[in-house]
Amino acid sequence: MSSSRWYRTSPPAKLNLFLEILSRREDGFHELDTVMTAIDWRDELWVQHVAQPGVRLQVDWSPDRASVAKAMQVSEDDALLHVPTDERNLVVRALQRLTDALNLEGGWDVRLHKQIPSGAGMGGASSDAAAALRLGFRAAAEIQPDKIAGVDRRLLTGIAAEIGSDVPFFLGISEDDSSAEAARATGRGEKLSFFSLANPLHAVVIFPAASVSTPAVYSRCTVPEKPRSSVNFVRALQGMGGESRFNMHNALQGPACGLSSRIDPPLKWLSDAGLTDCQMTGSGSACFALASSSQHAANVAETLRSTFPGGALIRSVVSCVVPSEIHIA
Ligand SMILES: C[C@](O)(CO)[C@H](O)COP(=O)(O)OP(=O)(O)OC[C@H]1O[C@@H](n2ccc(N)nc2=O)[C@H](O)[C@@H]1O
Ligand SMILES: Nc1ncnc2c1ncn2[C@@H]1O[C@H](COP(=O)(O)OP(=O)(O)OP(=O)(O)O)[C@@H](O)[C@H]1O
Repeated sequence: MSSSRWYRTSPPAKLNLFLEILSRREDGFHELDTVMTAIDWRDELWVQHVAQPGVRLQVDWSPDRASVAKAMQVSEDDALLHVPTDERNLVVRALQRLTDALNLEGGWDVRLHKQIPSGAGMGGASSDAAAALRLGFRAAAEIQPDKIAGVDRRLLTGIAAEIGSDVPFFLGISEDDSSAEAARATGRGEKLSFFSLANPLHAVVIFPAASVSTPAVYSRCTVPEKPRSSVNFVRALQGMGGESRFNMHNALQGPACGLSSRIDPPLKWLSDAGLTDCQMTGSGSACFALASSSQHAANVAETLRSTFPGGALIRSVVSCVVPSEIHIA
């Protein structure tokens, strides 16, 4: 069996513009109402199908480990920079699940260039896993088309949901097969209604060089008496009126702040920089605030990079579509 060509894509991160806890489930997960948008803070993933069984993953940091460590003011061997290359990596898990589900022969060579910080609430591992499923599906179709013929891409949705609650969002498989920047997610996060934003969302994101455990944050959250609904907020994002201002919300922010003292400072610095709508994303620790334009976001990010005390990764970002484009390398 020959090797396929290299397939490449740039998995985006995500911001949770809204997240409400609806209930605690028997299985330990929580029913959510959350609204996510993909943003152009990206990893880069390369996948090649080869004859040798197994998944061989190499990981590095972009532009290089030393500069990322320096920006975060940590040593190069700090846990914040550790990315597993075995089955603990969701990319490896995704390709193993895909191989089994499609009864594929052979295995995979994989290169992962990281930029999305881990433990940030930005969905880095989940986005990489969704990208691995999409790239693996394309590479397998090249040299084992009989195994792929007639397979509905929604098979990938099922595998994605098994890997993690955020993974289906990054597959970007919408009912009408269109690309969109955002989705309302319910259930664990796997029931998705994609929608297009009326206008691009510009934001400044601060990762305060501290990771927060998603399970630990959820274990501290409580179910509100009267959960908020994202319905009007989604209508506002679609430009259909509903709310004059973005009514952002993240129910996990309080529990996360109870676990880590590193979340309040970026929220304060974003607010002191004159930005409104400052909020933590996902289960943290990264925080973001909406800006009025790309230039406004770039200016604030530049100022904060030179003034924010302590290590952090600070970027201006803009919303982008899911799924990310696939290139044959
Ligand atoms: C916080 C968010 O990122 C918001 O988009 C997601 O809800 C979490 O997505 P994720 O990191 O892919 O989460 P998973 O890997 O599926 O679950 C990690 C842990 O988070 C908790 N968890 C996750 C999702 C959910 N709806 N309820 C939960 O209670 C559970 O303890 C679970 O064991
Ligand atoms: N592809 C990957 N990239 C980075 N970390 C990974 C990856 N696969 C597994 N991990 C492990 O998962 C942990 C969490 O990574 P990350 O925070 O990116 O996951 P996520 O659940 O998708 O995002 P988040 O929970 O932050 O929204 C990392 O600390 C690392 O140990």
